[in-house]
Amino acid sequence: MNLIKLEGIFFSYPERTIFENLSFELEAGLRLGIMGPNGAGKTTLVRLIMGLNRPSQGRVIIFGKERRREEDFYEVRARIGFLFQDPDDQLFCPTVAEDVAFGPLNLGWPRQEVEKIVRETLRLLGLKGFENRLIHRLSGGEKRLVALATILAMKPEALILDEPTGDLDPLNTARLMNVLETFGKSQIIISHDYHFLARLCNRILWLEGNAFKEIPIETTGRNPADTGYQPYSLR
Ligand SMILES: Nc1ncnc2c1ncn2[C@@H]1O[C@H](COP(=O)(O)OP(=O)(O)OP(=O)(O)O)[C@@H](O)[C@H]1O
Repeated sequence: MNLIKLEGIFFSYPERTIFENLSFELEAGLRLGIMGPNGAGKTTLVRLIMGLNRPSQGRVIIFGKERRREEDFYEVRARIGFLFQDPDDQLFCPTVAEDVAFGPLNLGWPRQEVEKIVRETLRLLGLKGFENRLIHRLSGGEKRLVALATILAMKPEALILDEPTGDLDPLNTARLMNVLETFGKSQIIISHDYHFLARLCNRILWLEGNAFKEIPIETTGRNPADTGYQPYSLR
């Protein structure tokens, strides 16, 4: 079953056409990696899925229903956790605990239960004791982990992560890998880190020039993306 399906998408920013007749699918339960050169449209693609950009033509079908209007995306945003490329777009409360609790409280969950979820989610991400830390004083990597905590705390059915390893040190990258493996549900992960994706994903796609190509997943340590992407060479 397809959790997400984009059919014949056309999308342009005022200065630039990004997609012309692009199609994309995510099967339920799959961890899908997306790579590609800067500016290829990876973030634009996931913003189309979340209803943050709208195509000029084509169909966006999520959880089996076509989504067109703003209201159609409320359900999508409630069920799919979306990690923005820039954590500052995600965090808006003064403290870590307030930010992580915001989503669950907004869903109407009891305060006591939410406090427990906040504690557990922070612990899972190696942020034990961060509850009262001020967001604006956090390092880049800490902010990214807190942004991820705000999403996981809402127990989403699927995850879309836009460059989740940016700013993370090797220990936190490994911890993130563990968390995403344990999460076990459908995920789209945009990253420039081939090895991170190869260890985590069932499939990796390369987006370039308005088209997807499948990248082989190598566990030998070789990075097929090193063979150049002009266009990306496949065996
Ligand atoms: N709001 C916007 N208005 C105009 N142009 C935009 C806007 N957002 C993105 N773009 C342009 O659209 C193109 C695709 O951007 P996008 O962020 O989707 O690429 P990406 O593949 O995610 O890149 P990166 O790997 O650098 O994050 C880029 O050339 C970018 O400059």
